[in-house]
Amino acid sequence: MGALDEEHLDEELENGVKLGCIELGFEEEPETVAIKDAVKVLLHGLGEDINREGLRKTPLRVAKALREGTRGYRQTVKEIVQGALFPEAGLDNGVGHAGGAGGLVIVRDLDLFSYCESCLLPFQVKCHVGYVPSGLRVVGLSKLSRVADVFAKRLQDPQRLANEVCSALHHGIKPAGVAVILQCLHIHFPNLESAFLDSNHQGWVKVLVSSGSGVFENDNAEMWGDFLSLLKFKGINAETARRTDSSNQCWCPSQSSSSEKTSSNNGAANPGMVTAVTSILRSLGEDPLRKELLATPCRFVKWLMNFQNNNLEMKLNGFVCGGMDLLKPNGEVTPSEKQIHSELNLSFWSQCEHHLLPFHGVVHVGYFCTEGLNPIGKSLLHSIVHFYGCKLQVQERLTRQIAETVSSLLGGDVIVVVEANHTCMISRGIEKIGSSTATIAVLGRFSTDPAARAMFLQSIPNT
Ligand SMILES: Nc1nc2c(ncn2[C@@H]2O[C@H](COP(=O)(O)OP(=O)(O)OP(=O)(O)O)[C@@H](O)[C@H]2O)c(=O)[nH]1
Ligand SMILES: [Zn+2]
Repeated sequence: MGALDEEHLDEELENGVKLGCIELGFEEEPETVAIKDAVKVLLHGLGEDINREGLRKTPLRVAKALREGTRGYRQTVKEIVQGALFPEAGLDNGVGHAGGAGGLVIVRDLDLFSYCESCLLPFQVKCHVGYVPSGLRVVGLSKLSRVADVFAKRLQDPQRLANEVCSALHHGIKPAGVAVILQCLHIHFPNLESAFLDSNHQGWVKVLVSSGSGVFENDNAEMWGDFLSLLKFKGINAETARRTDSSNQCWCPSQSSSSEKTSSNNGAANPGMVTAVTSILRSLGEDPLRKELLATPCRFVKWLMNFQNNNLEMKLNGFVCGGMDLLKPNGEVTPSEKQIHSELNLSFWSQCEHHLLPFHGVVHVGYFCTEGLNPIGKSLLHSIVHFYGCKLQVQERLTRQIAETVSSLLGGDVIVVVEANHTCMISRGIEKIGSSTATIAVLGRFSTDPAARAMFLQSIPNT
């Protein structure tokens, strides 16, 4: 951690990054310092102690994540494409298109991440790029991905991203045409202010966009048919890819009328925090006055405040007191009469305290209770899960806190499994797309009875 390591520097140089000042360590660069200061303001605004162990390195981690995630502002396409164009013959004779003279080339399934300019959360991109060579030359395949990444590593909107990749490749390669299709996936938080989460909430917003130049300029161009057919071989149906030319159609859930209306903290966001986010945008190389970014700091702060460190215990105490009444047994029972009761797939949403990025997933809870006894209600369990999710967290602590709270209600024998996807593991750093994390807490009888544990774990459905 800390200063960029050698391998990282090499990688950035290879990508054509113009490192402003190589002599300065990453930590000392003014942009890093400014972002770290801004993150401290945000943590204070959340009511956190910035010196607590879990948060001490957070400002630097966030600065590193954001600067790496927007390194595209410091990269140029020319350096990537130039030198990677090589001669390739077309047909020797006869009629047709092939090789460096008209033979369509496509690269499918490039996994990229970008930052949503509207809310500053990362979004996932599956990118498919094609081009029709001309002038008897082709480009190195990896460069299609590298160029796409230059524009993904900026604050973006899907359609602009597609257009910028398309236009940059067109100018860099000078082919007969370029086609770009992006399948984008944006995390969609439910209304976190409500005590009860909507179990039918869709956790993602998807959008499919396209952009074309030259022989792909026209949406109905024949060449699109070939491109889409080559995607179909891989099971990708992109027929409905559309160009959203009107910039007022925003896909980001933070801008959907319902999220902006239902937010009870619709009042003014903390001005100091908003200024801090504005300074982050500037440090990343963006113009905070760009019209698409004007409301972004405010939106980000309002979203972040869902995880503020206050009132949670108080609210929870109210619930726990209410919940206890449900549990009063109707008669005396012996432990042997108790059976395992489970509540599976309780959804949760939380925020990683290391990188200030979301992690979300499901919680499974098991406990012993007596048949006939009114078990703890599913909605109470879900509220407990929800309350502990709405904090800056790590998954292990979330798991333990849920287990301890349920145990305090039910007298000890509790098992909790949390399954989660961490944005910090997939959108940045190690970029392990598709990876997920499971944690477990076992209390009381579940810690000494492997059969009980196994019975509960086997009851968790495959996802
Ligand atoms: N145990 C645990 N680790 C987490 C959780 N969320 C994030 N992390 C990890 O926190 C660690 C922070 O490590 P650092 O080396 O200080 O930060 P970093 O350089 O951003 O780490 P990388 O993610 O490896 O790039 C990383 O390994 C993250 O994967 C969590 O819920 N539980
Ligand atoms: Zn967004």
